[in-house]
Amino acid sequence: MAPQVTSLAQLAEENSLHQKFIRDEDERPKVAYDQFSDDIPVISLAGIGESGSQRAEICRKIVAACEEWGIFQVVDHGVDSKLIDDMTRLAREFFALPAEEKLRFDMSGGKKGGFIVSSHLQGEAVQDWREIVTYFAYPVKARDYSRWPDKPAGWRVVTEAYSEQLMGLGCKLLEVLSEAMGLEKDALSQACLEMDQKVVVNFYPQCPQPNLTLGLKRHTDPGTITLLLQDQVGGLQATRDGGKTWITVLPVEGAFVVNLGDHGHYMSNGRFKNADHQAVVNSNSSRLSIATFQNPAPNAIVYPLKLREGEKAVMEEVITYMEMYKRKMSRDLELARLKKLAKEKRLQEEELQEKNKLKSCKGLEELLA
Ligand SMILES: O=C(O)CCC(=O)C(=O)O
Ligand SMILES: [Fe+2]
Repeated sequence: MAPQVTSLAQLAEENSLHQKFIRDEDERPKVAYDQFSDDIPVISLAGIGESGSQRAEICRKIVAACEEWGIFQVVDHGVDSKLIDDMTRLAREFFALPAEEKLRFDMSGGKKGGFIVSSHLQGEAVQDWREIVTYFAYPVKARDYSRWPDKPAGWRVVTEAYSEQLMGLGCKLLEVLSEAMGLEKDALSQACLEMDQKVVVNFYPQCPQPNLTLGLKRHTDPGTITLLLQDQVGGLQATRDGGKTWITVLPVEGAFVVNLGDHGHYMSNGRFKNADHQAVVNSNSSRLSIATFQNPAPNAIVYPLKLREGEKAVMEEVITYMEMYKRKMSRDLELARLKKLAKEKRLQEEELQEKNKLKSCKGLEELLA
């Protein structure tokens, strides 16, 4: 296998895109990073803590968005704006460190947490145009501080505070979704057992040929919900028709984009969509996004919490979250393998056709000579 790229800084300076990042035509961006759509609702959470008509109205909007897209944005969410600024500033400072400094926390080889280019998943044929730094914040007892960067100064204090506030927001949103399913407020968080939280900070450098690649390829998040903070550049895209058409989510200052993941989708028996999304890049500026994944514990049961009148379960059997995740990963890898094979076959056929064409031209020349 070709060696892992360890930094994008140099490749970003080149005039053309390194081969490793070039995607097949069907995967390339169809809509520009800054061609914004306002299809994804922006919902104010002011008043969500009180019972009454205001809370009911917020819940109604959230449910409608989950049924339609599996994505919505929230403002007035209660997360401290100074903390958001600090987190964003430190994250940018981290990626601006020299490669050798970031690589002190190199995650390749399956380490849990740290820095890597593209993705921690092995076996991908094409690489994503991004660098990431990731840490596992919950459960607290499982934290491994040896995998948390010690630079820039303040990283640990700020990331801990950020994680705590986002855990609070995540749980508040799970209460709304539980109620919408006709269950007790704490139904979803109880089904998650001890909630896991993983934070992935994505840095997408400027890209020489952004139309040939993706910052992050099309996927659904595996967990319950994801809270995504993005800067004002734009690049998050969503599709509702299996990737035929895309919209670019409008960046809203201080807002979190909330994505429902596979676990949330299954628990609602498919009523809430698992957001199908990707990130595109551009040649004008770099982009930063911070994804906070709220996931169930590995041994949590994945099965619809309630079936509505006349509904059949979308799952054939009861499985654990760990099993669900493993199946998803092996499906994704198998798809990547088949894609690679199909590409190789196509190239061989094209080569053969080219040779045959040359042969018949020669034959014709001889005939005419
Ligand atoms: O950067 C983005 O907008 C998307 C990030 C994302 O989908 C992820 O980290 O799972
Ligand atoms: Fe995602």
